[in-house]
Amino acid sequence: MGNQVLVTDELHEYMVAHGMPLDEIARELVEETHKLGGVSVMLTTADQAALLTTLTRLVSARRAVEIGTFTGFSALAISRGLPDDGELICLDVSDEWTSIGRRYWERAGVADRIDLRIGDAHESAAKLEGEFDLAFVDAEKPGYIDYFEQLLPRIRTNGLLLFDNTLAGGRVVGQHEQDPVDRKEFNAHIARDERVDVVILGIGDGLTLVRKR
Ligand SMILES: C[S@@+](CC[C@H](N)C(=O)[O-])C[C@H]1O[C@@H](n2cnc3c(N)ncnc32)[C@H](O)[C@@H]1O
Repeated sequence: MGNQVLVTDELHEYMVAHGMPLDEIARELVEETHKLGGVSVMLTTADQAALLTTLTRLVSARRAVEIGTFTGFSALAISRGLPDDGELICLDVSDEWTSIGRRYWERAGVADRIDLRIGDAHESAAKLEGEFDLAFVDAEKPGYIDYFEQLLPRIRTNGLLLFDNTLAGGRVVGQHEQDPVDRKEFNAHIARDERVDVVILGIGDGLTLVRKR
């Protein structure tokens, strides 16, 4: 087996610069989010954002759903991969954080593709109607199994579900003070599920790609 490259901050910057670098709007959104302080660690990474846009285009997604929007960075990336008449439904509990995102979605010309629904995402997901091509889940980690079970029937065959932070900083293996039980249970839950194909990418904090068979 080949070796996995260790992605340092410097290498991450190189990868983004030689892939899809952030434009001015995305960069300013990240900068404004950093001003919020410690919570800014919740931001999706720049290489993940580029991957989200590319995957949205690759599956020719027209309808997408995001669970966990925060200040709208990943939603900006997904919505940019959608066609003009595409739709991204964003579920989050925070009016305060998502209102930051709304301003940048307006500036990027994607606001009319985004339908933001404030409330507990477990309840909002249960009310989703119609079929989706792509889902991105990045909310509270103990909720991942319920989100997976709620979203899978709503995704079309060959559609894609994406789950962030599935490697929990690498703590899913070995002995650690803070055992990420939720991630271990989620990863085990989907690993041998015959309804899906699963690939875990070592990008950001771990991104799981799930293709519906
Ligand atoms: C890691 S952040 C999302 C980051 C975002 N994807 C980005 O790219 O910046 C997690 C978000 O999930 C939201 N959240 C947590 N629990 C939730 C729940 N039960 N229902 C809806 N949203 C929830 C939080 O308000 C927060 O905005």
